[in-house]
Amino acid sequence: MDDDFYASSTNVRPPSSAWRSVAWGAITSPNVVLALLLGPFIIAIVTRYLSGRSVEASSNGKAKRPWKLPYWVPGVGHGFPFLMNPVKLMREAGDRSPHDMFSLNLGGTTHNIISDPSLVRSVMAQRESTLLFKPIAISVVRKFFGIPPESVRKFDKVWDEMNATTSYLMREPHIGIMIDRTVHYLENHIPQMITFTDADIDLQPWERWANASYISSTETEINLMTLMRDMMGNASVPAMFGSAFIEKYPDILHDIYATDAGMYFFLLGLPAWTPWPGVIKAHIARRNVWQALDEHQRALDALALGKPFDYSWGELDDVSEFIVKRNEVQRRNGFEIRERGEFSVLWALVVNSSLLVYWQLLYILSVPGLADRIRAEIAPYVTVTQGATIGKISETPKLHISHPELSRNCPLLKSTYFEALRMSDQPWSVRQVGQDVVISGDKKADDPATYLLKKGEYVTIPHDLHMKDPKYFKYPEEFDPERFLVTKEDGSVEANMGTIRPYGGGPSWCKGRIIAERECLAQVAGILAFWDITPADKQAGWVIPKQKKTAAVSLPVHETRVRIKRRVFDWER
Ligand code: HEM
Repeated sequence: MDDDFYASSTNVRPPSSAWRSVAWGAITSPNVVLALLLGPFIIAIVTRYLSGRSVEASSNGKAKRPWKLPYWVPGVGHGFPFLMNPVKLMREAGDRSPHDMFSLNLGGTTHNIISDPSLVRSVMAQRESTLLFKPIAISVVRKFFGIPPESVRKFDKVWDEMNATTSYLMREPHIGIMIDRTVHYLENHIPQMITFTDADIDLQPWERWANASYISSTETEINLMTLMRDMMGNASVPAMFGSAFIEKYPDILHDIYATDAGMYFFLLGLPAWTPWPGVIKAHIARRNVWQALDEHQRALDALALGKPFDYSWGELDDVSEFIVKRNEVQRRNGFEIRERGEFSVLWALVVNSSLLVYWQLLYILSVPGLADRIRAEIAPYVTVTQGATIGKISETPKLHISHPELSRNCPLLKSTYFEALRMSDQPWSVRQVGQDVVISGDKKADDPATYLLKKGEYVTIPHDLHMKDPKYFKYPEEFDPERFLVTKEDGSVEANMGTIRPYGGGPSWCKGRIIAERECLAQVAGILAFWDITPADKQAGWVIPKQKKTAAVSLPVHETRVRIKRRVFDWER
């Protein structure tokens, strides 16, 4: 047989079994095996070398480029360690970098991570057109809340007008009306928080969700986190969306929590059928919230247009001006029902304050004697009075809370609020760089920080890195109730937030921060005034759970089981 070594490959095709043996021969050739084995190492080493090369100077020669944390895998960059434990990665990189500033490569995009307070101030002072928030917010609204992709253009068009409605959350008379309503619900619900009954049917909905167990006619065992969350949601949601909304959709709070728990699934675009625990639950919960909000919007549209709507909505006269105004803007701009962005508002209202009250209360209870010190401080502003008595039957005692005074005259309570935020809040502000910009830190420092950020990159400010930094906060992992107390020149004491940024910053700074502070102080003060709470497991005592990261205030990794009794009031002694 002729040697066909020089024959053209187009003319000569070995039979398939021959192809297989040729391919197998090629794969098992020592050179290919070596290349397959060494290739990834060589790529990783070259990537590590290139990604760790020294910084380049900017055009003006002064501003440096942020230090790049080297990585090994091209394309993915720091993606895996970031997903596994972002805080660990960022803390370690921060320790190695000058001015607590460095850049990460996350799936091919550059994220400049900043935690130095003076650099953060410089970032927050930039104009919205330089460091953009809008593309990020619209992407979150689309992916997380599930606004139809084709509605993005409408959102883009009315962005400023919709944003302007958030002034209702900051300005009188609207904010005052909303806070008064929230506190009014708290005054009504707190005395009825526990029913002390063993008949499941008679329990309050929040007791059922919180797995209440009857101990005696004066004592109940219950899950503190779920109880606190629901107490807050049952006050704040009707204050903003009207009482009929939560009455018609009594599970709405838990649908919001379940949607929130699936935030990363939605941001990653995982469909409902993804075989991963929690994905389908999050999708069902999100659909339930949408259905409720769609019905609410339909009723508000009908109300505004003088058309009839389902009687079960009542008069809708206790819906806040904020929600009514947003409904008007969206109707005027031709938003279909399914396109309205109210999920974002409902979510922002519910998820953070409702967890914060749990952490604040837990931390207070865990410090011996602190609850009683706070009770003494709030006594003039939170009062419990005897209900009417007819024969042997007495009404539940009445709770009154003066919320402005809690904020103004109760520095210890307020300091514990700031400290609970410092300990449990992990908010990140993310911006896209719209045009090249130089940011500068403390100009008086020996080595002033001046950095160039380039168009198309991202800026991420993990505010928790600063809030837990031992350079700024002594023993940062310890709850210190007095950490934020400062003595003023006239000798009086006030609680001052200092450099922490629990509500983010810049143009997208949390618009609900005044409401949040007032409602959290009111709930914690009201509960301390009315109830005695002890750990269910007396031997273990108070256990502070580890935290699970969310968008801002963390979730505890486990519940806190407690025993609750009503306090003994003056007229009963
Ligand atoms: C302890 C409670 C709260 C915390 C820790 C908190 C935290 C935050 C954070 C970190 C942001 C993002 C800021 C940024 O991008 O830099 C934010 C935005 C926002 N929050 Fe809050 N929040 C709380 C309570 C509330 C409440 C009760 C409301 C009431 C509706 C609310 C409404 C908003 C709104 C509307 C925004 C978006 C602001 C904008 O994009 O212009 N928040 N919040």
